[in-house]
Amino acid sequence: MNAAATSRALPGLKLSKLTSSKFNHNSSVVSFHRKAQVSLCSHTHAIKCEASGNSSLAGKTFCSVGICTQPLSDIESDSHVEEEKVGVLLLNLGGPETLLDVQPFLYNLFADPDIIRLPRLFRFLQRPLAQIISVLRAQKSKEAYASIGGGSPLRKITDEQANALKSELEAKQLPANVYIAMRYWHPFTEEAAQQIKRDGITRLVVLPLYPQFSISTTGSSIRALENIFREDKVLSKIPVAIIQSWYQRYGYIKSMADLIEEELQSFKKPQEVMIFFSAHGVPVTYVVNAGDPYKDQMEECINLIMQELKARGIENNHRLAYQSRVGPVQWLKPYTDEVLVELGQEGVKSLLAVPVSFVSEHIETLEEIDMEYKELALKSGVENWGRVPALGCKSSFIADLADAVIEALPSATAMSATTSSSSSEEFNRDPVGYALKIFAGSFLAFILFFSPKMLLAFKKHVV
Ligand SMILES: C=CC1=C(C)c2cc3[nH]c(cc4nc(cc5[nH]c(cc1n2)c(C)c5CCC(=O)O)C(CCC(=O)O)=C4C)c(C)c3C=C
Ligand SMILES: [Fe+2]
Repeated sequence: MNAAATSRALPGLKLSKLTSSKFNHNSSVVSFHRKAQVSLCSHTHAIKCEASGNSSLAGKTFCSVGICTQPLSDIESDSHVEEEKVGVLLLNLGGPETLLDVQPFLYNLFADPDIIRLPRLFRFLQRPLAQIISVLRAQKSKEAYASIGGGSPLRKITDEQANALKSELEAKQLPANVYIAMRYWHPFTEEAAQQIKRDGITRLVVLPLYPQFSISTTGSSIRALENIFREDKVLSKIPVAIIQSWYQRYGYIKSMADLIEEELQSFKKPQEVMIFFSAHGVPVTYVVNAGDPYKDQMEECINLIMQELKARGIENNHRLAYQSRVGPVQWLKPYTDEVLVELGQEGVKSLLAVPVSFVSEHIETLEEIDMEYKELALKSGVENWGRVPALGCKSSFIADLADAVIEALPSATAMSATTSSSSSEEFNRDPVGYALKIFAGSFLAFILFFSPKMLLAFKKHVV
């Protein structure tokens, strides 16, 4: 994976483990504030973790989970043994639970500066713009949510994954509370943070439910979390480890390969099926200008899955394309809809769609892939269509997530205040310059955003 790009995307956070381009059992983990050095004790299950100069870690003992931060001989004579309360925070996108939630959910999404990345000059327009775009898009989105039962299944599935992970961690001798922080709908990040505080969690592992890192998903959730933790006296002291991406973990790759292998068997001639990976897209500027490692990680992830299938004697052809583009900008190519038409025209008769950027069923698997893309593929000449289910609570997958949490735990360190320049600080420094910027920004924005082409682009799925 592109470790350099990952650290660029998240300035202020240090990588404590880098990942190689081959299979490995590691995830990409960052810890807040200071890098922790982790080494295995000779004692079974015991991990010695030394944080360079970090008093919040030194001398802590985690007997309940078999994790120690100092030699066992020292622990016995330590009179200040604190009981550790481990928390795991799952990060996810969230989705509207009813059709009435759709427009406010879309508002939250488009109001996120990691989703619509406006130049600094235009930032003050983020919320009014989010209001307009969410109202324009709501009708189209409501129709899609109505077609899958009137709401997103994300909360229910994420709850099930959280329960399964808790049980798996317990089975692996790590009792932990598992929390959910959704970025754009309930339970919001703030709600989860307050619960973590009330429960007196003393060490936290943050696990995004996105295998690959993108500024627009994991990056956005981490930024929101950092803002909340930094401002809070209690939360800012909790040692936290963040798993940034885990697409390269063997447990995940193997679970995906299992699902594909199983689904291929539903075709009459499995060896003739095109394996068609469809990933959620991001605008090209994220990758090219902002250093988002998402595209590199996605390509590497697909290569690892195909290597695993090859090792099992499955040598089918495969393609990767990107779906779900929104708005008037270039998104990562090739586009799923265009590739499906091309494949049909090239004479591909059997196709297995594999959603690869997300681990639950959601609107884009249940509506976009299962309905829109299936219809398009069949119209374009594909005769046999199949789709791999999302990983959900597949036991090998949950077991691997539990291992990722256990491996990340020792590298947790406390968050520190980072410097960020807000618009009120900018106003205080130079009020006249700030007012001029706002005026010029409003004028340009008016011309740019209210053109008919722009408005239409947000109404439709496809530009
Ligand atoms: C890895 C996954 C995702 C990336 C990357 C991503 C980027 C991204 N998304 C939008 C806009 C929308 N996304 C919407 C729904 C949605 N997005 C993801 C995942 C990723 N998004 C999921 C899992 C879901 C579904 C949630 C659910 O309710 O099931 C929507 C709303 C639906 C719609 O109207 O199409 C929008 C809008 C952008 C702009 C973006 C990158 C900049
Ligand atoms: Fe999305």
